[in-house]
Amino acid sequence: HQNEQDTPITRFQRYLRIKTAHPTPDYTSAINFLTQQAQSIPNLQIKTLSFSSSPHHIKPLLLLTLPGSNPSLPSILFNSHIDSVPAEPDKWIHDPFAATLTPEGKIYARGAQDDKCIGMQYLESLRNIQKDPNFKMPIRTIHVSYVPDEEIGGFDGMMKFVESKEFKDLNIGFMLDEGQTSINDEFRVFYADRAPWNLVIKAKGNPGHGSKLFDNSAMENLMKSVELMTKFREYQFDLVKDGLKMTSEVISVNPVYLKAGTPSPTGFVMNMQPSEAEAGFDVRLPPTADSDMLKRRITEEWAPAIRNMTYEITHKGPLRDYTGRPLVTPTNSSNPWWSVFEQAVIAAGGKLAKPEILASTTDAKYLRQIGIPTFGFSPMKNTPILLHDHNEYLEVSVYLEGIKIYESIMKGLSSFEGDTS
Ligand SMILES: CSCC[C@H](NC=O)C(=O)O
Ligand SMILES: [Zn+2]
Ligand SMILES: [Zn+2]
Repeated sequence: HQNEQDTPITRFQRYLRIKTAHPTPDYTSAINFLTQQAQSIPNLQIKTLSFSSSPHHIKPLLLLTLPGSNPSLPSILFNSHIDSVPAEPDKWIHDPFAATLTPEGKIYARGAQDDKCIGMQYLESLRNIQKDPNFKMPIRTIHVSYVPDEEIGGFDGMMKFVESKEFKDLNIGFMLDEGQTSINDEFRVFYADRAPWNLVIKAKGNPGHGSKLFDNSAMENLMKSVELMTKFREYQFDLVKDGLKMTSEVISVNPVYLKAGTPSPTGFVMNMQPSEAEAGFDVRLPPTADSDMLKRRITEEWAPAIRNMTYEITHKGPLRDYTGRPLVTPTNSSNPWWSVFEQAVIAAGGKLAKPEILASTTDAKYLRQIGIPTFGFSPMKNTPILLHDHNEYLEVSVYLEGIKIYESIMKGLSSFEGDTS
């Protein structure tokens, strides 16, 4: 393939074509590709780590390092995840794994926005800044990480990485992780995530003939809860609709499954009222939410024992750091990295929107938990928000501008010599 073009765009397309979507992400091919790319860039140290809890699943993590001239200063980490959520090819206008470039200059692919764009932009930026005739070795060391499993919680990825000796030895002072697109001219930046709770509520009740009217059936008990939770959801949603709060500033409660009934070969037995019923909810809490109050609401209203109900929170994302403070990275003068970051974006001709909380969650939480300031940032503006959606795409011009933004950020952060303690 001598005469096949090798450009930032074709390199991005090649990364997008590697099938790293769950449930069977091909991490090996992705790591091989990224390693090969890193080898073509001067001065990069390359290391592969692994923190998988299962010997049957290879979950490598790639770490690249551009050493700084003053290794005693805390270093900077640029993180992205290798994995993507699944895609339903029949529902896309282009194959989600073909990375088709359209005549309008859009690249369609699963991962185009979330977040293979930033993974490749980091590499292009590391390549470009060193080509600059005025290039000086950075003062602070720059690390770039490619982690597995973010989309499924990061338990075998970033969560274990931050607990490792390898991580502690990096002496990281500041991290940039993924953010989201903006639909206007300003780049969005995220200083916190909402914490996810997976809530399962279960009802028991009297069974009986389908024709009978009686009190305290499992379905009646469960549906009473669904009604109350729907009311709470509406109340929170109204705060958003009325413009009083952003989506990410309220508690969201969304039903994700319902399970009840007596199965039969043709579906369900229609004339039996079941003795058990259950429902699952995706609940998200802003970092300053009163989690005790939500717990009380669950025990008293949503799953009260007097209505024969029980509940389980099967997953609870962290709300506090190791000192008990909410998981937020300051965006004021108490955090010197904030203005260095902001100035670097401005120097590249970019504008930042007012910092926000991310409605979902990323691996950023694991660094915030151990006290490392972290922002979520993906330099994509004037772009519809298509992460996890059909027809995810990114415009070439937006992608290329993002590389310039990272060049400025890498230069700005790595040459910052101020006190960050
Ligand atoms: C419970 S960890 C799941 C992480 C996932 N992150 C991106 O979408 C999310 O649902 O926010
Ligand atoms: Zn992501
Ligand atoms: Zn995602």
